[in-house]
Amino acid sequence: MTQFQEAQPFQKVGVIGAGAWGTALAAVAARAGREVLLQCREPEVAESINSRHQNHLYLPNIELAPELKATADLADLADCDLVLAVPPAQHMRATLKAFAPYVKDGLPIVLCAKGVERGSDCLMNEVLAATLPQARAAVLSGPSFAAEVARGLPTAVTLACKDAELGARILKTIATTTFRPYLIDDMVGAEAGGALKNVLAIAAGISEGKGLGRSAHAALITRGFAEMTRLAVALGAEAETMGGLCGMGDLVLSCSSPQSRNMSVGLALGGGKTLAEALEGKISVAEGVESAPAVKHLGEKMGVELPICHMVATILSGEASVDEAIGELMSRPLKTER
Ligand SMILES: NC(=O)C1=CN([C@@H]2O[C@H](COP(=O)(O)OP(=O)(O)OC[C@H]3O[C@@H](n4cnc5c(N)ncnc54)[C@H](OP(=O)(O)O)[C@@H]3O)[C@@H](O)[C@H]2O)C=CC1
Ligand SMILES: O=C(CO)COP(=O)(O)O
Repeated sequence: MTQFQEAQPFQKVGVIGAGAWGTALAAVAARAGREVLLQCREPEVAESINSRHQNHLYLPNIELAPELKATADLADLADCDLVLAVPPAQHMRATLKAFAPYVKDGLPIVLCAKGVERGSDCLMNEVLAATLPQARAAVLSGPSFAAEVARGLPTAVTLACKDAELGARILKTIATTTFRPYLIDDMVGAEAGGALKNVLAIAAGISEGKGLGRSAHAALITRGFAEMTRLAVALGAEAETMGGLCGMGDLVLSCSSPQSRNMSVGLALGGGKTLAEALEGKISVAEGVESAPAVKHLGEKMGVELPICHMVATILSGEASVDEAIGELMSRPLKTER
């Protein structure tokens, strides 16, 4: 308890990536009273935030605090004492490399993307360790729709950090009366939960889109949770982490609302659309689409059975139709539940 009471918040917070989530987190930090600089790749987004206090592209119709400042130049974040990295997972490596010239020794970087890197099968903390070994890592994950968070609706998330003192300072920096982070030290668990729930949300959307019913929905969440836990534990996480906000919490949220971009891709696939049709015209990222093949590959490499994630990956790659993949999933050999 005293650990949190005595922790000093960081004052100058940089946020890299002005999609919906980066913008919402910048709004949270500003609401917590911090000086916040949000880096946008597109100058027009920075302009929109600075002059109209809106991110018209990714969070339209949500008023941002005038104190929240944006820049198109990564170099402007050089003197921040805490940085939140919020690009999509597949762009995390390039983004961190581009930021490298401005990173001082020991800079705390909070990884906020939810995904597994394709090609390397790396979680984001592995990407950070490879690109910015001089930084100190933390992971933010959990059930949190950007638009709700930006509007100030009550939200609770997981902040994972190996260094308890640093974790407490990050908590103090971003906590408000509507945004409540809980500290754990299991970064791998927090990351595995966030990455897998996106793939599983696509499965839940497929089930919903095909009208498979509430029983199938509950089975998907429960068996999906078993997959998430199996892979996370194999990667070195604690099983208990998966029962928290970054595991079960985010799985329930993302599998239960078409507000989830991942679930909405699944809904379209289940409704008979192709992947190209499901993604047509969307500027927002659905991380599960990119992470599914990496998760499948990771499971194969680690010898961990992930039948639902496998089903999603084969549907997305076109190796199986939705009906074929569901048929295959349901006709696997019978087994014990645990
Ligand atoms: N939205 C949400 O509710 C939540 C999202 N997250 C996670 O946050 C991460 C970011 O998602 P979100 O903010 O929603 O993204 P959005 O879908 O809102 O926006 C897409 C983002 O990707 C950026 N982008 C596109 N191409 C590149 C590139 N080559 N290099 C770097 N950035 C690029 C875009 O920048 P530009 O416009 O400049 O191209 C934009 O910032 C994801 O991992 C997501 O899972 C986590 C919790 C909640
Ligand atoms: O991560 C999220 C909620 O916690 C956002 O989910 P989607 O990316 O599926 O919209």
